[in-house]
Order: sequence, then structure tokens, then C-alpha cells
Amino acid sequence: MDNVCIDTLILKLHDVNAVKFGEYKLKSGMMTPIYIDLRVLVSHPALMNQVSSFIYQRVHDEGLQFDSVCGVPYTALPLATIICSRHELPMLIRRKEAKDYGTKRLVEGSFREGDTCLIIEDTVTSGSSILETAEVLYKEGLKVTDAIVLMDREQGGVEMLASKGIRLHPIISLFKLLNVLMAAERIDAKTAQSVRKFLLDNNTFSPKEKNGNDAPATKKTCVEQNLELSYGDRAELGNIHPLASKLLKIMEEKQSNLCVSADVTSSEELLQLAESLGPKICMLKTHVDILKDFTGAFSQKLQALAEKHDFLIFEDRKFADIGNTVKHQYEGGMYQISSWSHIVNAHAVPGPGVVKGLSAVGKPLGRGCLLIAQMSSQGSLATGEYTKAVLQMAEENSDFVIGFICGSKIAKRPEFIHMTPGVQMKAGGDLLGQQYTTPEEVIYNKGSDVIIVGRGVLEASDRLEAAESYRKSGWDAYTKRVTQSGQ
Ligand SMILES: O=c1ccn([C@@H]2O[C@H](COP(=O)(O)O)[C@@H](O)[C@H]2O)c(=O)[nH]1
Repeated sequence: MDNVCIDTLILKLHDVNAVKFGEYKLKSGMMTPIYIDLRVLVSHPALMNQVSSFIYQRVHDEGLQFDSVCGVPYTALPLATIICSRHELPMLIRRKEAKDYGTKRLVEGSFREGDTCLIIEDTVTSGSSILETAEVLYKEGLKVTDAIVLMDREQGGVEMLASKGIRLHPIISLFKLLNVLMAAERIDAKTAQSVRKFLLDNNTFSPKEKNGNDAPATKKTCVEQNLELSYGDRAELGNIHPLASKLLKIMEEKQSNLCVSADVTSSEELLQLAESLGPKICMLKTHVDILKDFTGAFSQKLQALAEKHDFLIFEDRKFADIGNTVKHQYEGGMYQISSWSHIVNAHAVPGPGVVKGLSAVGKPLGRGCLLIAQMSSQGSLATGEYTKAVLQMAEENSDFVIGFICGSKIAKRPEFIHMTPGVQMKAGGDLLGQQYTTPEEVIYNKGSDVIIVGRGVLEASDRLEAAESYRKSGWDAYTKRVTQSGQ
């Protein structure tokens, strides 16, 4: 039974509507955003046969020893029948209610006291249906040590049954199913993530030995479970800075975690870049002091393009002076940065005064700041204890600091956004110490949120095509990361 076959089976189950997304009620009364309805299998005999083969294969692979097989009524009954008939195994039928005539038996079929019965089930949530069937079998003097289930919702069934001495062998887990459906573009990352979150938040098993009573086990937060929230989920967090929320929403909607660094020297070229690349990016980064022809009119046009294409402007000014000076640099002079740039950044070297000074100007305008925690250049001194101190400074000023310039994720709080420069399709560097990493490495392995790409786009023969391939690489790496978290 290889993975490819399981993946194909999952897609076929989805094809026949055995996997439903929406609002459904489980046997326990709990509402669920995903419902597995294997009753439909009876209308698809070929698929029914395949499912039966998968179940039998698992029985065989596990080397299970038993005297008879019993399917949990009703959905697993035909599955058990096919398996027993095909492999000439004795079968038992558990009645849901005893007849009031004849033998009045709850278990039909021939067996001897002390025989072992293997249970077959279609879907497990808490494991209670398997346990009910096992208890009926126990009353008849039968033993139950193992059960096979096609679909495990991963909500505590395995653990609950183990606590009662029954080993449950699942064939497909819901986490696996979500991954396969997402990879096949049957569902989007947001749906997969919200179902995953539901499953983790609704585990039905709370072992007494763990918390000493019958109370449900304390739920772990997503951060404690190392569960990756989607950009969209993070945008909705209660404590998030409105500008960080706006950026995350743009990223989710445009499926872009690409910031293009518009390091050009003419205003006209910069505006052309903003116009043509606008639909591909979540943010445009500027170095306004390298423009040879900056005017107030230019900044107004840039703002209009940011509105039109829904991206944020980030002036990479790297403020690094005492609070009083940066206040003037941010608000005044010829650039009046605070009037047009949504985001600026600052070095932490001067101490918290630099953030306080910028915040005094930017906060009333709804602006946000990134602290430079690490740099992409060779020999950077922003490492180790310095990076930790930057993180601390951000935590203490989270009403204005929305995240970091960094090489990898440094903060656990999902409210902070991590942005990484020094990105190209091939790792390497330039002659002046810049060091490049790939989008996959930055987003998937290093856990950052935004790739900042300058020359990778600017020096391409087709800038639009290059921006699209960086957008796609960054987004694919992000969806892979979110999909695989919590597994
Ligand atoms: O650590 C840092 C901080 C900022 N940058 C800036 O990002 C771009 C990178 O441009 P490339 O052409 O992609 O090298 C540039 O504006 C830098 O000033 C950085 O590279 N590293």
C-alpha cells in the first residue's frame, strides 16, 4: 500500500462526495467543518472494492491474528462482508437491537468463548462506536484486541481505544487527506488550515492519568502546538497592529508574499515599476534618497498606485539616531517620509529612543515600523544577543513595531511579520557582501513571511515575468509550510 495509491483513493473519495466541507453535526452533537460520509460507497461498487482491499491489506501488513471479523453497523457492514467473503474469513454481525423472538441474540454467527474478533470501522472520531461494538462482543465472551479504520479524524479515537486495550490501525488520517486535497487544488490553504485547527482544538480524549479527573485536558494554543496560522488567520488576531493586519490580508488576497525592492534612481522608472508589478506584490520597498529627481508629486503618484494595486509602501530608511533626530528625519526634510510611506524601519543600536521618536510621528498616522534584527550582508554584527535585544525592544513597543527585517523567523508571536532581504532564485552573493538565499529557503525552511527581492527582478530581461516567478515561489513555499505544520 504505497502513498500514491492512498492519494488516489483520497481523490476518488472526494469525487463521490464522501468528503464534505461545510457545517455538519457529529454523533456527539459537535459541529464540524469536515464530514466523512462513507455511506455513499454502496453506490460505487468499484470504490467499495478498493476500500475493502486497502482494509484487508492493512490487516495483512499488521500480521493480525483473529478468529472472526465484525463490522461496526451500519456503514462498515458491507466492507466487512466483502473482505470476509473474498478471503473466506468467518464473520460476525452485531445487532444494534435484540429481536424479541427467536434466539434474541445481539451477535449473529458462530463463535466460541475466548475467540478473538477483529473490528472493522469506516470512520473514527472519539472511538465510542468501536467501543460500543467491542462491549457487546465482550458480553458474549469474545476478545477484541485490534480494530481497523479507513478514516481517522485524529480527534482522540486512537488514544481512547488504547486506554481500553484496543489497538486502532487507521489507514487515512484527516491531516493526510487535507494535504492531498490541497495539493490537488480541491481545497485552498485557508480551508485546510481552519479544519486542521478545528481538529486540534477538538480532541475528544482527556486521559484521567494526565489531569487526574474527568475534566477535558487543557487546550494548547496554536503557538504551543507549533501550529502555523495562515496569513489570513493572523490578520484576524485580537492583538494585531492594524497595519500588520492590512498587510497580511493583502498577502492572503493577492497570494503574494513578495516585496519588490525598487532600487532605481529615476522617479519615472520607479512609478513604472509600481504600475507594472503592482498586481504581483504585497509591498513595494523604496530607497527614496537614491532618487535623483524626488518631488512631492512623485510621492502622491506612488500612493495612488499603491491604492490602485493594493500594496503597501515601505521606505527602507534604516533610521539609526536618537529619538529627537529621527522624529525630524521621518516627518520633515525634503522627503516627508511619514506622509507617504506606510512602513519604515530602524536599527535598534540607539536604544528604545529611536522607536519612541518614530512612534511619536508615525503612530497617530497609523504607520508601522520594522526593527532590523539581522542583516543579509556578510559579516553583519546584528546576530546573537543583539538580535535577542531587538526582539525584546519590539515586544515592548508592539503598538508601533509590526515586525522585523531578519534572515529567519525570530519571534513566536504570530502578530509580528518577518521580512527577509537578500533573496534570489539561486543562492550566492554580489561583490560588495550581499548574500542571497532562495525563496523556498527563506519562507519554508527559515519561517520568514515576506521575501524582499531587488536585483533578482530589476536585472531580469522581463521584470514582470521575474516578479511572477518570485511571487509563485514565495507563495508555494508558504502553502507548503502551512500545510505541513502541526503534522
Ligand atoms: O539586511 C538587509 C537589509 C536591507 N537590504 C535591502 O534590500 C534590498 C536588496 O536588494 P537586492 O538587489 O535583492 O540585493 C536592498 O535595497 C538593500 O538595501 C538588504 O539587502 N539586506
